[in-house]
Amino acid sequence: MTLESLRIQIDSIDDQLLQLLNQRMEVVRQVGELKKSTKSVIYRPEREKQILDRLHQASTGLLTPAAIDAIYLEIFAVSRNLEMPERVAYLGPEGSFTHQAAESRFGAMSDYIALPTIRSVFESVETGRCRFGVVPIENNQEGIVNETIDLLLEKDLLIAAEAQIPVHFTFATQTDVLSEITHIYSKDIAFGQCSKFLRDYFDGLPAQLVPVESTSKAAKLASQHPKAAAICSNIASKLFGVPVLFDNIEDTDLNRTRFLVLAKDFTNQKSGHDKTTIIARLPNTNKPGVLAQFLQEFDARHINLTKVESRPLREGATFRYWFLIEFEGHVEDPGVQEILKHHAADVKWLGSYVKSLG
Ligand SMILES: O=C(O)C(=O)C[C@]1(C(=O)O)C=C[C@@H](O)C=C1
Repeated sequence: MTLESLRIQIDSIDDQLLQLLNQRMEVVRQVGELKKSTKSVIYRPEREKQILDRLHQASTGLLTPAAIDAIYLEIFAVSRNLEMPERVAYLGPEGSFTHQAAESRFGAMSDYIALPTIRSVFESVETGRCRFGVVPIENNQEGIVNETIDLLLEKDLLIAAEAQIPVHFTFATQTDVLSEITHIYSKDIAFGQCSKFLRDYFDGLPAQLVPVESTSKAAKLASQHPKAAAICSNIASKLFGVPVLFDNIEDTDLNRTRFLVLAKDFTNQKSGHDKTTIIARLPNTNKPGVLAQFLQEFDARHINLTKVESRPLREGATFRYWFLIEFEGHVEDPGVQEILKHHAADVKWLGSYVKSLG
């Protein structure tokens, strides 16, 4: 076998793939027309998951499930854009971890806009300027993002999907001589999360740690100075064209952030692996047992609670709270229906969506 003859085989397979992809797009175009006439939503995460699960099972070759997911993420993104381009806002700047999370859901081919604050992402979806908004909700080392939780109460948006991504930091620089590096830029919190790497590689070297407002800004600065480096996300180093010298330099590989995809009107069909988020403003939470009794209703129906977060109601000089509650299951499940009906006046449903496995 020569390289030339192998490449001839690859070219012929690519021709077939392209033909099949074009055939798929023709069917997708028809789905788009059908959806337009019935005013149905384009993005169906539960259908995408069903397709991926089926392909994981069906695959007998060298492709791993992660490889299949990566390829199909872009196929879905192109398909959705063909049906109807839908703009996705995310908490910027470009190259942020939220950008990475947005791409993990919508692929590289979607129409994105980076916005400066979590509130501006909520507002862009609320006003219809963007169809979806991606914001962080919690990090497993740093805890909850209060601003996101409070805006879920304040605004009338729903959760269409969630994404969980591991927070990996890369060390990006144009030089590969560590002793030549004069400045290392990053967010202060990232220095803390990569302290072991910095100790092991830079103890006794002249490099100065310079905190800046975002890891994307750090990558930008490293792209402008040949003797500077950045601790940033992989996507930021790519975006600013700074070579990655070391990958995964964080102290713990257990660092993960969870993001929400927000939409104005959205319902997912049941996938069998769903999670539901609600807001509960229970009356008399200062009376003993009110919250416990409410949570007991979930236990009685074997519904597994995954999060109970309390936030101040900010009503007068009192200490009263509302709760963000998450549990396994879908709003159409009979047990969930019973609880929602029973507490119709106190509970707001925010969404049932496919549970992210990270
Ligand atoms: O099945 C649909 O509802 C489609 O719109 C098609 C398709 C696909 O490419 O398979 C595209 C977008 C949806 O998010 C899910 C699936």
